[in-house]
Amino acid sequence: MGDGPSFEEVSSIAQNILGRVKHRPKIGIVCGSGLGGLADDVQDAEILPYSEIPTFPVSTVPGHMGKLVFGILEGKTVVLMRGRLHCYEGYPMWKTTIPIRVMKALGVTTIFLTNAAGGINPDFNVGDMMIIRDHIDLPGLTGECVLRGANDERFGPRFLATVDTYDPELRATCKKVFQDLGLSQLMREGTYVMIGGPTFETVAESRLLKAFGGDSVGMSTVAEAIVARHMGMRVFGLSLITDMCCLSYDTANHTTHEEVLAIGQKRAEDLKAIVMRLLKDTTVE
Ligand SMILES: O=P(O)(O)O[C@H]1O[C@H](CO)[C@@H](O)[C@H]1O
Ligand SMILES: Nc1nc2[nH]cnc2c(=O)[nH]1
Repeated sequence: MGDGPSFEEVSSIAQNILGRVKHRPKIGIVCGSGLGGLADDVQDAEILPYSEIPTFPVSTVPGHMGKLVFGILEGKTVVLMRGRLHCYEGYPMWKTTIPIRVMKALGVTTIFLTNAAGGINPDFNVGDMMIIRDHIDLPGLTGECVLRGANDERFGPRFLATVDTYDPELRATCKKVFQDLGLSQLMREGTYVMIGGPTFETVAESRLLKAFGGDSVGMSTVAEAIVARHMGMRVFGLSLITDMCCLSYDTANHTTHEEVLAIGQKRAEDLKAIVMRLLKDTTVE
């Protein structure tokens, strides 16, 4: 096989995990930069650091602890990735999504992807939350799609339709959650653009992404969503807007990761409330 991982490797990681935890989650949650606080509310938690799972890739970015957290949230059995993997850490794209393939092998059928993202849409404000309606896979469009390489049909099909990557029913449920919690003023919906990073965008790049139809931008999520859909999982995505992209040379501010983490911390409680209520209102088979 060319670009991996092999079905056997994924199965073997899942078997290792299943032998060590009692929980059998149907829902997986990926915590974005600075958004790991969700894991603090997990009841009856079982925690596995990535470094203690044979062949599992490890997180190296501040704000990503690198732990799988199994347990109960809002009455649902879940597994959280407290820390994700990014290409700019040096991983090939396929390797960043090994945990998603492992989640499926563990029995997960629905996945919530959260991220910290820059706002491209000028109507957005820092602290808004954007339900991901669609994405632009910039690496994929330029030949680095996460599904590049030999395809193993046991994972999914060679050619994958990606319209409706983000489950319409889960999006509708989440919109209602914002309303019910009185947080409608923070709710946005739009298109997330994945860039490779680790550089934040230049002014010219931000203008390009806007012209492409992007509403938010970050360095993750899209490959995870594609791989999850490749295996037939239901996907929901939510971006916390941590800063606004510079569309003018006159107002150029310098985004920092510290700023991203600080907004994550500031908005942690609202984000947690939304995800928890969404969990409560989501039915899984
Ligand atoms: O997408 P998450 O993991 O939330 O992290 C976002 O925040 C980091 C930049 O501050 C980048 O890794 C970007 O992708
Ligand atoms: N501008 C910008 N802000 C972010 N916040 C989190 N990720 C990003 C990104 O890729 N770009």
